[in-house]
Amino acid sequence: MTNGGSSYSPRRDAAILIVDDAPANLSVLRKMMVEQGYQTFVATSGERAVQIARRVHPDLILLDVVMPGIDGLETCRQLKANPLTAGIPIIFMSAKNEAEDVVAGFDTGGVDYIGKPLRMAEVCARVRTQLQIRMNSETQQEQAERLRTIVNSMAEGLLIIEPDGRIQFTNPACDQYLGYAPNELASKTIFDLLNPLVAQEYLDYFGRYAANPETAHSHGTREVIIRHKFGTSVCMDLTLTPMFMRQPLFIGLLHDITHHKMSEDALQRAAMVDPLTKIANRRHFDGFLEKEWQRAMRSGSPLSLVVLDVDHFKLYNDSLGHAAGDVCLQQVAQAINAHALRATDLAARYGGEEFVLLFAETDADSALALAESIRCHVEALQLPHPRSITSPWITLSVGVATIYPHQMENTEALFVAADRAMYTAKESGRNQVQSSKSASPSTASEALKTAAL
Ligand SMILES: Nc1nc2c(ncn2[C@@H]2O[C@H](COP(=O)(O)OP(=O)(O)OP(=O)(O)O)[C@@H](O)[C@H]2O)c(=O)[nH]1
Repeated sequence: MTNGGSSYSPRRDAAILIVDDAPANLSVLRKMMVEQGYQTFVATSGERAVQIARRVHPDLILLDVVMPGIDGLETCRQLKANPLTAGIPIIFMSAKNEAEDVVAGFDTGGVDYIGKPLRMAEVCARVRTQLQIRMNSETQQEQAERLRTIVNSMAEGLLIIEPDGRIQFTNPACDQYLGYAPNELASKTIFDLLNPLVAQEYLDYFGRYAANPETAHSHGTREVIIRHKFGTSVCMDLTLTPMFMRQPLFIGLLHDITHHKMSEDALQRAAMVDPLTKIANRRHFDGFLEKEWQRAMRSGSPLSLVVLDVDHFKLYNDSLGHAAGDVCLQQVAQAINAHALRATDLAARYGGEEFVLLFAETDADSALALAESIRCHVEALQLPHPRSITSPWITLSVGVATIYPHQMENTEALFVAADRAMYTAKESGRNQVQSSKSASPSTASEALKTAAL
């Protein structure tokens, strides 16, 4: 007998347990099953069937209903009560063909019920079908188990989101990243995790996809700040992909980039800071000046630049050594930096022993006063300078320039003016402030007087 042209070919090792108290039935059925390519086991009683099933775990049981001792229904109950045998499909065979007999068979846990006298082709077809169903369900279970293992052990956080923003599922990595207990996130929405604007953007995308699933495309990956359960922020890459099940759903994959971000930020910060003095470096200052320049051009407010140069610093190095020179530069830098108080002020080391300070929204008079207070501050540090002919202490020569930026100029003009003023301060005896506006005042107090006129 063939399998009737079905695409299903039996697994080589598919094992059938045939249970019937009539030896003649058993031998016909066994012969038929062997011809079909199945391995067979036989039992002539329910008790024996339960024992064999526990030992050999058959893929299917053909079970007679009416038998002495425990009948087929009771045998079935005992098999279903044991986890080892509960999953084995059972096909009843019986001459008791009334509707209530058949229903009792299904209610007890049977998957099929064949009336006697048996038509062998029908038995073969039903066995084949049940084996196919069992194999499909095993495959599905295996696939589901494999997926579950992957989802539970993956390092990426995984969320399943509904089109209204509700979170349907999260994996352990996601719970852990965001500080939640298992299943706790399932009652929340993306608004509990994301900035409202970003969450709304996602919701709009969900809405567009739900209205028109066939045009949907992956939302791609973007960097988002996610709120941790305890209020802190976590920086993550979020990849969102639509998936159409019974309803549209969205798979979110979270990749923690906090550490990567921290080192990126640290690198960015390092690139902006002078390594010796720890204040802004020239590159940062130039960028800052450019931005403030543009802002001043729009607002029409003045921009003041102060250039400060340590006096006789070569002699300082020559007398006390380069290492002492470094320490001196650090102390001078800290003193200068202490005067950059507003968000629109910035002090920087511009090179060697030269420093600069930008005061945005600051007019010439105020800038001159600020420059003078810095000069005084550094002088008051009383850092001994044994070979200076200007003072026993470290001093600064300071140039100040103020400009109202407009389209025709660039930052260069401001620098040239402040530098010139600083050289005037050097030439006029050092340890003083000169303004580009002041004609030739030789001391800071004179310059201040000029500025006040
Ligand atoms: N210790 C130390 N010295 C530096 C550093 N950068 C520049 N210098 C020194 O600063 C000195 C600057 O000297 P000059 O430009 O001749 O000017 P000066 O001696 O300060 O004299 P005036 O500016 O005319 O008052 C040079 O000897 C440089 O070697 C640094 O990072 N550390």
